[in-house]
Amino acid sequence: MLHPESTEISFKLNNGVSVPALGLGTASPADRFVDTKEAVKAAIKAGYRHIDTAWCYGTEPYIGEALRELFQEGEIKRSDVFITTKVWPVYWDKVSQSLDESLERLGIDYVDMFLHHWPLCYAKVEDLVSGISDLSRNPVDALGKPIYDPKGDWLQTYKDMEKIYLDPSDHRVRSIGVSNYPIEYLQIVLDQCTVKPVVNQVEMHPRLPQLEMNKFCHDNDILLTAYSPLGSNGAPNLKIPLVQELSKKYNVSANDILISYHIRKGNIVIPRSLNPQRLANNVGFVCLNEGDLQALDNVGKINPYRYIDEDFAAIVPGFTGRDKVVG
Ligand SMILES: NC(=O)C1=CN([C@@H]2O[C@H](COP(=O)(O)OP(=O)(O)OC[C@H]3O[C@@H](n4cnc5c(N)ncnc54)[C@H](OP(=O)(O)O)[C@@H]3O)[C@@H](O)[C@H]2O)C=CC1
Ligand SMILES: O=C1O[C@H](CO)[C@@H](O)[C@@H]1O
Repeated sequence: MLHPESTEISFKLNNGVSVPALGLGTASPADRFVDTKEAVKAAIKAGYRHIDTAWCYGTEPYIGEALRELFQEGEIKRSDVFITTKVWPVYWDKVSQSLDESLERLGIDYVDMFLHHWPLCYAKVEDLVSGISDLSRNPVDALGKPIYDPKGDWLQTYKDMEKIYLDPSDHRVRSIGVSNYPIEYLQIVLDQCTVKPVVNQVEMHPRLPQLEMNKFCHDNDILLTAYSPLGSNGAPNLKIPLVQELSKKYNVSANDILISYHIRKGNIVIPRSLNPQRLANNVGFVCLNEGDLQALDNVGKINPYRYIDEDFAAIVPGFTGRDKVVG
């Protein structure tokens, strides 16, 4: 049976906006920022129509350059591409400024999706050398412990995003959502806010299948976006024995299995690659059967592993600190 490519599949967000199921991740290593521009151009030429970025990645200016050239070349127009950016916890009380800075760097006047990156509040600590907007991205004290803002209120950030979204004279965002929110925080948002997040962007892959989160979100008409689907740097999930086995069974690449796993469940997925050849080949969709989806879930049901578990995140329920295995 013929199937569409992953780039041809899209979902509807709970506010009616359409989102391409496959997006390009752009949390590039600092020494490869420049390559992000060419990766975005290659991805668009390979059919991607969704780019995921963030204020904190440092890649927005390079994505902006790529978009400008793509628009000038007539390859795409602004409305052809779905762009997500995020507000980082350093800017927990400066949401509008963060959005303006992102738009300026991206060279566009609206984003399709604006996410609250983490439900926590960092202090603002000057860093003129490697900071973003002269602020330390991950402020730490002399002992290396994260410095949170004692006045911080993570829910306020979401409420400020809501204000922007709900203001009829403000056209800077087409939808708002969250990232790294545990179920109990999503419930707080549902109970105390007006606008339901369109997505929760979380780490998700066979080693961290997020089954409870998946059910909660789908029951509440919130889509999940799977980040680090390949296991982040070096793509370790490609080596999972079951993924290898299924790639032989379906005669597709291991990458196609890991990406289709999410799309097949109705979730968005945002793998990163700076390699133009891989970008062009990373778009095969395979309609995994129910038994194989469950077998993939079982990999992490028994022994889950979280790759992105940085020290600062330990304050959020469900996270434990860098490189720890979750129970
Ligand atoms: N909301 C949040 O808190 C977070 C969001 N994210 C988002 O999710 C995106 C994806 O997650 P990320 O952690 O970057 O990692 P991924 O799981 O997407 O893995 C990226 C790695 O896989 C490699 N790779 C890609 N395709 C292949 C392939 N076909 N064969 C072999 N290796 C491959 C890449 O190398 P190469 O470039 O050489 O191809 C890179 O080393 C991020 O870029 C970011 O946009 C990520 C983390 C947290
Ligand atoms: O989006 C993100 O990317 C980094 C890790 O790549 C992480 O700190 C943040 O959530």
